[in-house]
Amino acid sequence: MTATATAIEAAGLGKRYGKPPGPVNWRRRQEHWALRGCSFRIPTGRICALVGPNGAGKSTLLAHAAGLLKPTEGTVGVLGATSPAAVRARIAYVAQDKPLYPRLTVGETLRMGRELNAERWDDALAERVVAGGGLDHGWRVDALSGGQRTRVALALALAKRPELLLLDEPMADLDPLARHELMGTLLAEAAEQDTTVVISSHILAEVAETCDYLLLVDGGRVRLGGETEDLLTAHTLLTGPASEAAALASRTVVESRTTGRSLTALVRTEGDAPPAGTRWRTAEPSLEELLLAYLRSPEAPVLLTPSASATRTKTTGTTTGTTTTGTTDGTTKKTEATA
Ligand SMILES: Nc1ncnc2c1ncn2[C@@H]1O[C@H](COP(=O)(O)OP(=O)(O)OP(=O)(O)O)[C@@H](O)[C@H]1O
Repeated sequence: MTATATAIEAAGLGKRYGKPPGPVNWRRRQEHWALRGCSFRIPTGRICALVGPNGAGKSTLLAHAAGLLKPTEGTVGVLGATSPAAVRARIAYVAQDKPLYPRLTVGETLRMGRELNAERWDDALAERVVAGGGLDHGWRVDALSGGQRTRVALALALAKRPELLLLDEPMADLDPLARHELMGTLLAEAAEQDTTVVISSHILAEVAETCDYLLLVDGGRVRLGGETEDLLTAHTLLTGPASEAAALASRTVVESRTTGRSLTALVRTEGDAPPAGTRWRTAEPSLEELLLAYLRSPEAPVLLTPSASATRTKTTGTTTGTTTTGTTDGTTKKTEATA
């Protein structure tokens, strides 16, 4: 069996900005790590969601994969190249603020895209995306609404026919119909061209509907990564009597919540049966339940499935990391992530 090729691989990726956002305290040395110790892999051909709280480091990570930022430490390789800049022609990146030349018209913007990407450009696709929003070629970019600018930016990115498409919250300012239409176009093109898409989003329902791969970034590091199916089956939702919380003591608990007399816990599926007694129910969590549980529990142990583990830091069959997490009984428990 041939191994799946790698779209993005980061090893110990770290980015330190010179100063933090907000007022600068000149008396203290100020530095701010947006990413630290990020190691992960995204195989080709996936629609990968990049999720995480505000300020988690998602945009910083995407800008590194696009070759627009240089790591402070560690490496990021893209499409087999050790530097994203070397494969820029095969990557398209739509930044969060959708930068376009304001003085150009829509038509001039598309012409520029065609001229810069002559070998790969799909004119019909660009025209279709722009026409879908009723945009006229003669309209100036600085007169477009936020959603209309997004449409032009997506037209440029899709028509470039990239092997890797990096999208930073692309749908945030689109109306529901435009969002539905453009997401459909995006997924159809990705399937036809076998494009790898990495898309940051805060809309968990959209992530669940469209993505087959997931990276959860929080506090500048990747806390969860892998095929969504694998991540879901790696977790179990247990519901039982709060009075029997001690039954979970041996489990790796991501999060537990008590409502009245009932306790619901998201635990790692570790091959063991439900807690003794018939009063415990088990279910597979939804992707939304899984993500919310991790977002609410910053101390939950890291989980990268084998396909998401960086090969450069991996030593086959050995332990790659140890994390400590809280359990329902208030004790701590060590779990080991094996590569
Ligand atoms: N140019 C910069 N200078 C200093 N700090 C920055 C800069 N850009 C980002 N940061 C900081 O780096 C951290 C990560 O920012 P980033 O934009 O990558 O987060 P994000 O996950 O994309 O957030 P959001 O979901 O709000 O878009 C934040 O704390 C942010 O304030």
